[in-house]
Amino acid sequence: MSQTTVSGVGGEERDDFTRAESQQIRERSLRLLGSLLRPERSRLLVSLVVVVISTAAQVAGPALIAFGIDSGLPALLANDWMPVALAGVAYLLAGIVGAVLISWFTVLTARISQAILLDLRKRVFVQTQKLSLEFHETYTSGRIISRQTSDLDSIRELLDSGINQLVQGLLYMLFIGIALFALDWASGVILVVSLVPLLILTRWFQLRSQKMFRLTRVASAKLIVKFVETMTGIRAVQAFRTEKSNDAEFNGLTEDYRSANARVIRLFGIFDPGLVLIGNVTVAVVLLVGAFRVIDGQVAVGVLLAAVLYTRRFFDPMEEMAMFYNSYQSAAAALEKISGVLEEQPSVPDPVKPVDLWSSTGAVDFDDVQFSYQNGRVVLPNFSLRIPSGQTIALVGSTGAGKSTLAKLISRFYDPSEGRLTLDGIDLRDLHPKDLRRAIVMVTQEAYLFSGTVADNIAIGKPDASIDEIIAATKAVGAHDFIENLPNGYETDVNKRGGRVSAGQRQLISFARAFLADPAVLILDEATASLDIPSERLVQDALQTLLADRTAIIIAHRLSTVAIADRVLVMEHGIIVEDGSPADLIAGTGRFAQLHASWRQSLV
Ligand SMILES: Nc1ncnc2c1ncn2[C@@H]1O[C@H](COP(=O)(O)OP(=O)(O)OP(=O)(O)O)[C@@H](O)[C@H]1O
Repeated sequence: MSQTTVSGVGGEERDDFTRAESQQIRERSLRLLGSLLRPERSRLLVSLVVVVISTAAQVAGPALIAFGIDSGLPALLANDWMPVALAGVAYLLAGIVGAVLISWFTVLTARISQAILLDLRKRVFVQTQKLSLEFHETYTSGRIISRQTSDLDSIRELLDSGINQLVQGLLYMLFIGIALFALDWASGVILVVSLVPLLILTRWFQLRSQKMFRLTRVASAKLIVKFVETMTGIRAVQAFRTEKSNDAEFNGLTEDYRSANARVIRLFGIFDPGLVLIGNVTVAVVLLVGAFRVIDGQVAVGVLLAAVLYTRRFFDPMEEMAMFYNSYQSAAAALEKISGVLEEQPSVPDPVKPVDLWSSTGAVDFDDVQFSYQNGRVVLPNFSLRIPSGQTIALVGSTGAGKSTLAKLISRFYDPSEGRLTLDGIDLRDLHPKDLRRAIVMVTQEAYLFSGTVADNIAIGKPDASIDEIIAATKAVGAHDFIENLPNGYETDVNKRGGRVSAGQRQLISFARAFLADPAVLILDEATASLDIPSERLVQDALQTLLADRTAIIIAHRLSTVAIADRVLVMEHGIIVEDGSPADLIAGTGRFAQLHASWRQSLV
């Protein structure tokens, strides 16, 4: 994700695009639109034919009335009712055909828009789930939620009504123009002249509204982001009593949103009456000029009536078409942003030719690994480490030393900037993702539980596990007893009242999940931090079971956990400064010995 280009989500926060950059974004949106429309080609074609016929049928009305008046009435006076009957039946038929086809058109376009939206919604979900941790660490949840909700809504609005109205409106105006010229060219000329103020007004509206709709979109996006951020961090908000300042900030944002909307409304306050005025003046001119020509015998009365009706109707779709511009603007902006997210490439890509590793021994090697995050600051300058299979490593070191970074590299949430990181001699970048996930599991302090039952949550480690296997896993990590005491035991819904579990219990559930997954390499990142001392004792025993027969890397601030390690690594500034067995390091005079001594003292 680069900030200097507009590729991916890079340009999302900018509004100073060069011509080439705007072009690049537009092309990307159009490519996406093309790929969404392609599967709907045949339905689109049918709906176009349907709307053309239905509009023609609707536009036929006034011409038939003119025929009825000018040819039917004189014939009727001469006792020939045929022409009037013909005009009447044709008018009725045109009305029925128009109505039936328009309803078919509505159903057809609704189906097309639903299919497109479904496709897009799925693509956004699949993509955001696929994108690497690096993307999610910088692209806030507020923004990702906006892509799935308000942006898709803008596109839905455009597809559901905007495009229909535009196509129908344009065809309607075109057919009316043709009919008017065919019936009475002079009225046609008047209509064409009226297009001049109409186009000036519309262009003025477009230019002004473009700016203002953009303001409303920016204001509404800021509102959503602020809301989501506050709610995601509600614990910190309440703990630090930041409600007041949040309220003030939110009020400011809602005020921005209100005033942006008010400006849009004011704009419509000029545009709408302007349209009506131009329409009325044109109708009046057509009527006036036509009346004189009727008196002169140049035009029949029926034709004049039809010309007035046509002119009146010509302006009907204008207001909706102006609204189209609004929906088009926000949908285009939404499509630009969505196409940016869809263009992002995972920074940890799946291998092109994956290497299979059916069963891993769990030997992990760092060969001259260098690593820096996106900001470019080097976290691991030059890191080499050999972890033989089956070894239990305790990783200690001051905060910010790079321990979690190491864990994220082994789990392949990130790839090294330089050097190689291998499992059983295979570069992690070449390993089949399935084999990688089976072989390496990381348990973090967060211990996230998904909605569902306790059993479901544990089974994530092994989706086809039987309940006996699940129970065996919970017994191994000491979680069975508390789960049995939950209202519905293993079937308790963790998100329902009564099913809420404590942080420590959540941790035990995630241990059971990892035990069930049975990986060759297990990483525990601060995983025992939220356990109380008795629980931790329990877990210490469980850990022995959990860690047996596999490689384990434990990141722990609590030195009690270190006792079960075969080897302790002390890390500072991305470098290993001490490496040895716990006993050797404690006996020495180094950093770990000091840490251990002060820890022992704190226990007394
Ligand atoms: N996503 C990130 N983007 C940029 N820098 C990061 C990111 N995550 C961590 N860092 C930086 O990398 C360095 C190492 O962080 P890391 O989380 O690996 O430390 P740690 O040893 O696990 O610390 P702690 O014990 O506090 O968890 C820190 O300087 C931190 O600021």
